[in-house]
Amino acid sequence: MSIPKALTVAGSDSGGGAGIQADIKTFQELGVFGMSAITAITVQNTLGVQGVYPLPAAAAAEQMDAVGTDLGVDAVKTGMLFSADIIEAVAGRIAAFGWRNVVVDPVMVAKGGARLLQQDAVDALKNKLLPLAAVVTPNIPEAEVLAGMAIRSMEERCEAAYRIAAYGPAMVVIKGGHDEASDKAVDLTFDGKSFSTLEGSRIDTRHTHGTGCTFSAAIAAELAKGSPVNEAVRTAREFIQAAIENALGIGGGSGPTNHWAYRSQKEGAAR
Ligand SMILES: Nc1ncnc2c1ncn2[C@@H]1O[C@H](COP(=O)(O)OP(=O)(O)O)[C@@H](O)[C@H]1O
Ligand SMILES: Cc1ncc(COP(=O)(O)OP(=O)(O)O)c(N)n1
Repeated sequence: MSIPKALTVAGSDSGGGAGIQADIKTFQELGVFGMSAITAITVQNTLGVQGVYPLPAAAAAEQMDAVGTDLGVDAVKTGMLFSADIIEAVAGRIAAFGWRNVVVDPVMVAKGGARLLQQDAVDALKNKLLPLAAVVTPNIPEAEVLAGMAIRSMEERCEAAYRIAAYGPAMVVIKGGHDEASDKAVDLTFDGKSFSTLEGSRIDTRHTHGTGCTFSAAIAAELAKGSPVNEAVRTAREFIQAAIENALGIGGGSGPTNHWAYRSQKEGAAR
């Protein structure tokens, strides 16, 4: 039996709700062996980010080499990359290994406002990493930066997706978590030809820490198992909906989602 394996290239969240920790939990819940290349250590909990310690770009590249040359990688996701140097090193390793199932979560700013990507790294993200992506998953503020425009409507979201697709990713998913005026959480997908939406009811909760990390990790896990991109995104949407609906309510601030809720629901339905 072949074991599906996924690699996350991202930052560590000491609070366990986002970053590397959320990604590995998500991989495990979806039956995928998780591996990591850590780009930065963040000092973080549900109250916010209290410190950011980036690692040298070579550390990220060497971790990718270590797992790529030995264990093998069926899918890779990137999260917090912090600097242009790290982005260039990571893009270089993805290209050298020829990895195709690449999910780019263009993490820029944490919900509390802390910068997780330096401002001068956006060009490297657009020009070095997006051309290698099978899927890119910006939230609305990130899509505004990548597309260079404001997004106030679904029409503008479509225009932004079209502009982001021009950098080369096979699919653009602009997530709708930040569109708080809507009673639904609607994610827009664009595959270069057609637009589509994935909807879930909007859960009224402050416990949404790490939703973007978890969603993109679930896409990578499904790609690692061999799912087509459309199906991988659909499963990831169900995974994050269950995780938010059953959030754990821990910590004094914006708490983590529940990474085992999707599996519990599936097991319950099978009984
Ligand atoms: N309150 C919510 N209720 C239901 N789904 C949500 C909610 N907030 C976010 N989501 C979903 O979680 C995923 C991550 O979205 P978003 O919060 O926009 O990303 P990010 O964490 O990168 O800011 C998307 O699929 C989005 O639709
Ligand atoms: C280490 C690390 N990486 C990414 C994030 C951002 O996670 P996200 O899923 O966008 O959720 P919020 O932090 O915005 O709630 C992070 N916080 N830390």
